[in-house]
Amino acid sequence: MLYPIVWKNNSVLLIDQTRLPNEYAVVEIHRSEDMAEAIRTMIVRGAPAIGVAAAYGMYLGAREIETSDRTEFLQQLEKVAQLLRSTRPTAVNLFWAIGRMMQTAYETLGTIAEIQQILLETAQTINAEDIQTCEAIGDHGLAALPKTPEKLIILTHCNAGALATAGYGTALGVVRSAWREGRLTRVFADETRPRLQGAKLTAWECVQEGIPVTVITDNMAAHCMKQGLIDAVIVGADRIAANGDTANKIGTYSLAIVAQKHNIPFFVAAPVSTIDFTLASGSLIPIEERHPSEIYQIGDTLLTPSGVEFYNPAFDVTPAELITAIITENGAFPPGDLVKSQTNSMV
Ligand SMILES: CSC[C@@H](O)[C@@H](O)C(=O)COP(=O)(O)O
Repeated sequence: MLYPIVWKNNSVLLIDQTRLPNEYAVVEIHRSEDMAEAIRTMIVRGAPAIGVAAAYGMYLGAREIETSDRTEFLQQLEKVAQLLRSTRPTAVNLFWAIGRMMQTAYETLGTIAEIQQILLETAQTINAEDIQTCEAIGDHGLAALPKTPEKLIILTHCNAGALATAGYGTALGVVRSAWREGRLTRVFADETRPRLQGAKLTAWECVQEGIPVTVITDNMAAHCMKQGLIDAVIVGADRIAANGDTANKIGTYSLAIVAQKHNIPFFVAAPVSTIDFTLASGSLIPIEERHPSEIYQIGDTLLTPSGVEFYNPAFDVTPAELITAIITENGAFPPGDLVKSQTNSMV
């Protein structure tokens, strides 16, 4: 199994996702500032993965604090939390993991060294739990898939795979489980402009696992659906509002509209930690805007003339009514009934 985030020899090892698929490189992170930069520059990316990375970032920051005074320690740890929170705004798992680490620090009584040790253990727990969560999502997703045809062709967008989590993946976790159980013919991977997570990362993961994969450009999805090539769409999520509206990689919304037009089920696979029950609807989800160079440049090649303006939102919001079900570690739920996802009551 592929593990993109590993705690080893007192540092965090990250697979550098900016270099795949051409180069498999591992980056060693020792300091919280470097973890914040790795999240910002997308060396590590994908909602659950940046949550786990931020949890380790909190520990790295905690061990840098040199004081024996508890109040001073907590104040400095809050600054580490602020730095990590400032890296990416949309994926709520980042804020969830940092919140859990801060709460652990506040609730742990004892010496600073003891708090630091508990923080390391909490980050390791968040890491291990995420893998188990993804495996459960895979199993519940398998149960939620259409029963016919017997073998499915699944379209996915961006990368919601092992690389985007601590291991196994969410949307691609369902694909993995379907492949294991003989319910999958192949995956269609949208290339996912502008950063190409589908073409680079999802395709790479599928090749590693021996899962047949066809890469298409984003504007081919409607045509493929019309031709009857796609049986189901499964995507991940960065933040799901209480009403089921779902923020995910830019391009997801148009995919959902086209899937509905062709009567193709559209699933979102995500851990419960991606659901933000504090937001009533998707219009309240903050959408990250990234640098225009992601649009006008590929490598050293400039794609557009000078004098052009750009708009580069990294995510869009798919309205709940376009989503067939949201698959979590606790089961698959209609998007209008997410409150049940907090317990094990499966629909
Ligand atoms: C399991 S990952 C779910 C989402 O985080 C994923 O679909 C996505 O949109 C990732 O965006 P990215 O900008 O690559 O971090």
